[in-house]
Amino acid sequence: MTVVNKDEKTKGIRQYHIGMVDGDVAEYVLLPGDPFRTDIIAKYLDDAELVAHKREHKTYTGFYKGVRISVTSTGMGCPSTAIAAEELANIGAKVFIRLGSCAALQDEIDIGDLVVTTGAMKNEGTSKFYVPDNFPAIADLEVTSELISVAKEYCNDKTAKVHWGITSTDDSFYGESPEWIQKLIDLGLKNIEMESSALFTVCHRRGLRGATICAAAANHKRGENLWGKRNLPLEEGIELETQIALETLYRLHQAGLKL
Ligand SMILES: O=P(O)(O)O[C@H]1O[C@H](CO)[C@@H](O)[C@H]1O
Ligand SMILES: O=c1cc[nH]c(=O)[nH]1
Repeated sequence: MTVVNKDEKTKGIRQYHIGMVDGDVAEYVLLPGDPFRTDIIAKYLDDAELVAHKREHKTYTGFYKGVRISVTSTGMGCPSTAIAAEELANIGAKVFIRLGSCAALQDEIDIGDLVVTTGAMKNEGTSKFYVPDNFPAIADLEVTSELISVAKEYCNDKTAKVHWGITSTDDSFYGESPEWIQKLIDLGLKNIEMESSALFTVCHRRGLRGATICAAAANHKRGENLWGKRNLPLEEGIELETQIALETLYRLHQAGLKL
């Protein structure tokens, strides 16, 4: 028996997990983790249509300043993120920006600040199925540079600041020991989240572009979090990163980004 070529297997069919077909999504896709966040993001799109909602993957497609853009939730963690990126790519998506929340690891990052990931430490198991352990997980340079530049502009008159650097993509939210967190802090990492390294790895293997911007929900270095309470700075950070990501895609599109 021969191993099935997944590209051929998935061509022209409704994608198994995201529930969509060719034409349902744009070439540019925003990727929040939380399906409920797609509703917030869709409010920034013109003529946003709910295209599908299967499992944790909820998708709207609409327009920002005339550019067709989709938003699909990945769910939490690398396995479902890799599945979403693969299936979205199968039906024509080419550029992804993850819009996440994260825990900050350095003193200068306040709750509600934004962190753009330049590369991710692969503290997860999904990317092992794609690349060797010592293979880097790097964000797309052009999309990331534009993301930082738009974020600086948009944060100029806001309390929120923008930071950039290396992110730890961890496979556990509750399993991180204080020693583990301290090690990441000492290595100079900016933040922890749970999806970026798998996204960048899938993008690298498939010749796509992937980038990440996250709002800080907590600061582990300072021992600050708002768990159990309404996190208003985080909510504002999510709205701000949405506007930044949309403007980034618009500017890259206008500049003729190669897809
Ligand atoms: O807010 P999202 O995008 O889900 O991102 C972060 O939040 C979840 C953990 O609370 C993980 O998915 C982590 O990466
Ligand atoms: O967002 C995240 C992900 C992992 N660990 C955290 O503390 N926060």
